[in-house]
Formats: sequence, structure tokens, C-alpha cells
Amino acid sequence: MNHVTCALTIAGTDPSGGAGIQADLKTFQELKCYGMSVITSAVAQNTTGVKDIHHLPLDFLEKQLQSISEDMPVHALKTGMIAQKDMMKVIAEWIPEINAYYVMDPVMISQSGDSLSEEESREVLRKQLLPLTSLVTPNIPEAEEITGKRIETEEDMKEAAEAIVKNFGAGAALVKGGHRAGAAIDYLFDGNEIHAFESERIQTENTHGTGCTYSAAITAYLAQGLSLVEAVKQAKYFVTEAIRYSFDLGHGSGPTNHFATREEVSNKWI
Ligand SMILES: Nc1ncnc2c1ncn2[C@@H]1O[C@H](COP(=O)(O)OP(=O)(O)OP(=O)(O)O)[C@@H](O)[C@H]1O
Ligand SMILES: Cc1ncc(COP(=O)(O)O)c(N)n1
Repeated sequence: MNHVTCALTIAGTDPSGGAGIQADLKTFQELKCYGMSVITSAVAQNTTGVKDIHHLPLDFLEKQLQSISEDMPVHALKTGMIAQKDMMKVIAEWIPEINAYYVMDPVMISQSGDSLSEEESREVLRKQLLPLTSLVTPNIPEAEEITGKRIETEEDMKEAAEAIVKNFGAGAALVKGGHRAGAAIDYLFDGNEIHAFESERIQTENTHGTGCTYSAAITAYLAQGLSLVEAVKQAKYFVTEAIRYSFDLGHGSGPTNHFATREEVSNKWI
């Protein structure tokens, strides 16, 4: 019997294909996982911003989740945009049903500055979802929102990663430095120690969906059995190349290139 590695994303949509479910499925496919998706909200958005959001009804969210658990194996899953607290509660009740790694990208505000989660959902995220995670991947504003503390220095990033694990029960925390100046450094606290993952900062506006792509790549690598540190290391390489060879598409912040680590493709595009 051939073994297929299965990864699931629970997130919102991006019709322009750069972020959300679409970015996650492209990443899973590129990293040779069988990709599955459960949609929380349909988002009318593109590279310039969010136009409208349609939240799917709760009972329909439950039916999608049930469709997966009654029929399909899941080796690892990620969540992205979960806008409402009741959606979080449904997902938090479902996750323990399946025995899989869980990577949470705590999406709050899009790069274009539009809100993708309701204020009142934050408490449920902290109390019910975080303790279920194998890993949570906040950017700096999201880590500030979770911990309630300002992050200015690299020391602050490390402290936030540690606090998210020790005070909020996450399995591990990766605080991403995409929003800072200088080298793009992310800090992982795995419950024991801090690990740094660094790349040069690439001069581009085309970073729509970088967080989605990064967390989906970590999920795919965990599903394939890599250790947490190795999964983050490989995913950091994947997202860095996806930014380096990003597409100049649309009138705003263009999408990352999910083919970029294929040698023949990156050579062709640049
Ligand atoms: N210009 C850049 N050059 C190199 N790496 C970058 C750049 N911008 C972001 N990164 C890296 O991309 C990954 C995603 O980080 P970021 O902090 O941008 O996440 P995010 O804000 O959640 O993403 P999103 O844009 O999807 O909201 C991190 O590894 C970060 O260091
Ligand atoms: C459905 C969905 N999920 C996540 C993001 C965050 O991505 P970005 O911050 O790059 O806009 C997004 N724009 N849309």
C-alpha cells in the first residue's frame, strides 16, 4: 500500500490566490502532501485589500469538519483565519477528536490593514485553542495581542515566545520578525530552548500571504514526520524563496511564488 501524507487547513479564502486556503493548498501540493480544506469564511479580497467577508454558518462548519473526520486521515492540520468566537469553539471541540499535529497561524489583521477576526474572539483563542496547539506562529502584532506586552527588541520576541508556551499552554511558539527592519529573524521556543531562524530581508512589496505559506509549509513538514525544529528550518527556506521569486501580480502587495524552490522554475522566472 502506498502511504500518502495528508494535511488539512481550516481557514478563510482568497480569490486572488495569494493567501488563506488557496495559499495553504498550493503549499501542501508543492511539498507533496495530499491537501484538504475546511472553509471558515469566504473573503472577497485581492492584493489591494479586503472588500467583503461572508462567514459560513456554524452548523455548516461542523458538517465540513465531520466530513473530514468520518472519512479521511489527517497527519497534521493548520488553522488560519477563524473570525468568530463561536467558530473557534466548534473547532476547539473538534481538534481533540483527531490525533494530529496542530499548527495555529493566529490571523488577526491582513497585511492591507483589514480586520480578519472579531475582537471578542481573542479570549477564546487564548483559552481554548492555544492549549491544543503543537505550534503557534504569531507575527509581532499578534504576539503582542496574545501576551498583552509590547515587543520592540529581539529579546522581547524571545520572551513573548516563551510566555506563550509557559503562560498560555501552547505546545511551542514561533514569533516571526517579518514586521521588523533588518534581517528577517524568527524565534522559536519549543518548551525547552530558543531557536533562531534567520534570512536576509528581501526588498519587495510582494509579501501577500507569507504567514499563510510559512505555517502551511511547517504543517506539511510535520505531517511528513520531520522534527519541529527541522520542519521550521525547511519551511523558513521555502517561504524565503517564495518571497525572493514572488510574483509582480495585481495592483497591491503581490503573492509569493509557491514553485520557487523548484530549481528549473526559479531559474526561469528571474
Ligand atoms: N521581506 C522579507 N524578506 C525575507 N523574509 C521575510 C520578509 N517579510 C517576511 N519575511 C519572513 O516571512 C515569514 C512570515 O513572516 P511575517 O512576519 O510577514 O508573517 P505574517 O505577518 O503573519 O504574514 P502575512 O503577511 O501573511 O500576514 C517569516 O519567516 C518572516 O521572517
Ligand atoms: C483568508 C485570509 N487569511 C489570511 C490572510 C493574511 O494574509 P496577509 O496578511 O498576507 O494579507 C488573508 N489576507 N486572508
